[in-house]
This record gives sequence, structure tokens and C-alpha cells, in this order.
Amino acid sequence: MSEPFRRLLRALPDFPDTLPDFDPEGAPTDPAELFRHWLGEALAEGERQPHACSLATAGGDGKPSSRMLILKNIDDDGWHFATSRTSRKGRELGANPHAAMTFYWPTQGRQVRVAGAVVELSAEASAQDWAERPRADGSTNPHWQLYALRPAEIEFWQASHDGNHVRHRVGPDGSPLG
Ligand SMILES: Cc1cc2nc3c(=O)[nH]c(=O)nc-3n(C[C@H](O)[C@H](O)[C@H](O)COP(=O)(O)O)c2cc1C
Repeated sequence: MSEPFRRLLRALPDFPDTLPDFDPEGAPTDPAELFRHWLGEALAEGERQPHACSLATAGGDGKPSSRMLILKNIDDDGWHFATSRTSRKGRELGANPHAAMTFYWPTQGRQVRVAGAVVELSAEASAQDWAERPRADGSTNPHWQLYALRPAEIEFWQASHDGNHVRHRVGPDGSPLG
């Protein structure tokens, strides 16, 4: 039963025939600026939700969990996302305020990973996020929380057909982490 499925998976297409070049030497030093540039290029290529990412958390027991989320902003506070404090991720962040985000843009063979500590933003900012969500109905939600992930590391990854995939891993100020 599993063999046809295994074959199906192995036969699925790889990256698209044409991939962009990425030279970290010529890239903006500020990782937020480089991210905005890549997101703009993903949008231009027709990527439907380039602001969607996987968010991984782990509670006090160290067991990881992940799910998709929407990136809401990037500013001096960090990389914003919002959810209910009563959700599994909300409870895990309460116990262990660290998280990792992964973005993947298949049309360009690009991945961005961001990891660091997470802080809660203000009640006002959280209420505004709730009010501005799609299909907002005028309700309020006292559990809704806007968070900011403050990156300790950001990795930009560009697939290449010659197998020499480019990894550009930097700290929040853009300094290379090797
Ligand atoms: C593309 C996409 C975007 C999503 N964006 C959010 C979001 O911004 N906030 C949120 O709480 N859940 C969002 N969800 C739902 C979460 O993936 C998840 O199912 C939910 O938040 C419960 O997760 P938890 O039980 O691990 O806390 C999104 C799901 C998808 C597929």
C-alpha cells in the first residue's frame, strides 16, 4: 500500500527550471531589508501568500509543535505575528518565550528561517490587529495577542540547480554567523 505513495512522492517535480541567482555579497546588509526585497520578488512571481510561515514553538516539556501563521509586520520590536494566548502556541510561548519561523517560496526555491526570543506587544496593538483581520465583525477578543519575534539569527537560503545552494546566515544586525 505504501509503495505507490512512495513512488508518487519520489516522482514529484523538484524546483522550477529557472531559479534566481543570489550573491550575499551584493545583498542588503539589513536582514529585514533583504527579507522585504525577497517578499516583493515572491509577490511579483505570483506567490499567493508569501507572508505565510511555519511557526515552531515548544512548551516547558520541550516537545515541539508547529503551524502556519501570517507575518504581520517587521519593525524595531521584531517580526510580528498574532494568535490567541489560550491556543497551544500561546500556552507554549507563555511557558517558553522562544520560537522559529520558516518561510518557503517554491517558485524561486527560496527559504528564510528566523529564530529568537518572543515578546508580547501592547494590548492596544493586539486589539488593532484583531480589528483589522479579514472578515472582522466589530467584536473584541481579550485573548488575542500580537507578539514580536526578536531574531537572534536569520538564514536566507537559495536553491541552485548545480547543487551549490546558497546559505546566508546572519545576526540581527546583518553580521555573518557562518
Ligand atoms: C496560511 C495560514 C495562515 C494562518 N494564520 C494564522 C494566524 O495568523 N494566527 C493564528 O492564530 N492562526 C493562523 N492559522 C491557523 C494555525 O495554523 C493553527 O491551526 C491555529 O492557530 C491553532 O494552532 P495551535 O493549536 O498550534 O496553537 C493559519 C493557518 C494557515 C494555513
